[in-house]
Amino acid sequence: MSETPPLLVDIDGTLTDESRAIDPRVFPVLREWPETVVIATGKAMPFPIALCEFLGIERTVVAENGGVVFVEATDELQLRGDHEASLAVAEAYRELGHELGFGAVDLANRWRETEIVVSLNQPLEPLERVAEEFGLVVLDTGFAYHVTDPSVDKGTGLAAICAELEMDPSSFLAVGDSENDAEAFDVAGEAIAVANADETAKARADRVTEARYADGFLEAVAPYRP
Ligand SMILES: O=C(O)COP(=O)(O)O
Ligand SMILES: [Mg+2]
Repeated sequence: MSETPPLLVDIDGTLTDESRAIDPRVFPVLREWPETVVIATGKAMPFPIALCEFLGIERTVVAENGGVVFVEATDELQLRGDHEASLAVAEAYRELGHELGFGAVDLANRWRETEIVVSLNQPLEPLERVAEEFGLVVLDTGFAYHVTDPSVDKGTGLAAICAELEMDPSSFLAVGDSENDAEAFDVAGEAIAVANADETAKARADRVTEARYADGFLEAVAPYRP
């Protein structure tokens, strides 16, 4: 067994199956990991916080692609990104006759503080055009289009957490599936893309697993488990 590194792990497409359902086989792995676990996701903060809470692990979280960082150990919450600009993009996109695509209640955006997301079944080209007008970019995570601030990402989120915890980002193992994991892959010491990852994530990873989704995560962490 290799020495266990601190772990940064993505949620959708990495801890889940393709339906976004978390695979319960990952729960004991995360609970028993002997080093720091950072849950780093494009989802809004309540989702990774709840995952840590229900798992009974420390809430050390990057949410909204780095727009939100929470470190329970130091009771530190950091918000970055340009929420006003992303809300203006949403308004301009609606004025073009499009919808965000998550219905009236919109649980995908309801708790966001730094970016917005649009459903993959909505047109991408007008969204990218409007986002550019406001100095933002659109990330396709395979689960949603994220209209986000290009100066903020999971890599800056990991760096912020490491500054709080006096850790070195290059000590981390990072596991993910999408272009929104790429910057975390760049700063982590070892980056592993699961087999279902997009081409950007695969190109920025040190290696790609044989297995897909949560099976790929379990394969990635197997060398570090007793
Ligand atoms: O919510 C998304 O679109 C992607 O989330 P993830 O970063 O956990 O894969
Ligand atoms: Mg993902």
